[in-house]
Amino acid sequence: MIEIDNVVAGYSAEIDILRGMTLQAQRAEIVTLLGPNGCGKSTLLKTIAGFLLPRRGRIALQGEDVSQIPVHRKIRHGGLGFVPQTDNVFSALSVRENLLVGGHFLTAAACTKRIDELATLYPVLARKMDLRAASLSGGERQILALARALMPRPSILLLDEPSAGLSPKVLHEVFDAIVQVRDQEGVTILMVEQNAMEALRISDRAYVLAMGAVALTGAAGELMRDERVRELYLGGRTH
Ligand SMILES: Nc1ncnc2c1ncn2[C@@H]1O[C@H](COP(=O)(O)OP(=O)(O)OP(=O)(O)O)[C@@H](O)[C@H]1O
Repeated sequence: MIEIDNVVAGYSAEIDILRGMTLQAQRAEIVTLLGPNGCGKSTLLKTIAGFLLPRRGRIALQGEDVSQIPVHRKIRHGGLGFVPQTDNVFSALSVRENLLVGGHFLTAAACTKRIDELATLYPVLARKMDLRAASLSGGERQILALARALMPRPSILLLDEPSAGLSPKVLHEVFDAIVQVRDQEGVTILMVEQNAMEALRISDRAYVLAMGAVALTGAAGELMRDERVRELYLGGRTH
């Protein structure tokens, strides 16, 4: 569970990028963040992860206030997984080695067991376990990045544009993999997406951000039908 309450954050002392952000995501829920370029979606993920610490407000994960806890401690002890938009796998390492990096603070036996579980969840990785990540397709790399973040069994996963650069067919494979994480592992997923309509199809709820705060929120199905959302963020009245 993620609770963000009135968070203010920015990269320099003079400028606030997040200007009083309030939102929640429950267990086993996919929540998507939409909004125009520069409205603060990635900054919010970086602030929740702890790359950036909030100036004001509260961030709680699983009911615990972690507002001032930096990223490495949240990943190691706080049940947090984060998949950045770019550079999210090590190309020179094999699929298995990438997964081992994700589980570097687990015991060797726990790593082996978890790799077996993830190979069952994502057969595409099982088939390529000993190939270098450089040889994977864009979608396979995204699924590897997801699996690597899942190695320590996080209860919360932050995904920054998981469909970036993918064709529509591959996008569906990656989104199916995200739905599996929610349904089979009960993970709370907060994701930023440009592919608004496709993201809403797999989401439970969404927030539309504008200028560092929430402009609109609702169930994903409701937002897909909302004329204001369709015209502003979903490319008009298309379906
Ligand atoms: N490392 C940084 N240092 C300074 N300013 C930054 C940094 N990263 C982002 N910003 C600024 O913060 C604002 C919000 O950027 P952010 O990346 O959070 O937006 P976004 O909603 O994710 O946009 P997009 O959809 O284009 O990825 C922008 O004005 C951006 O220029």
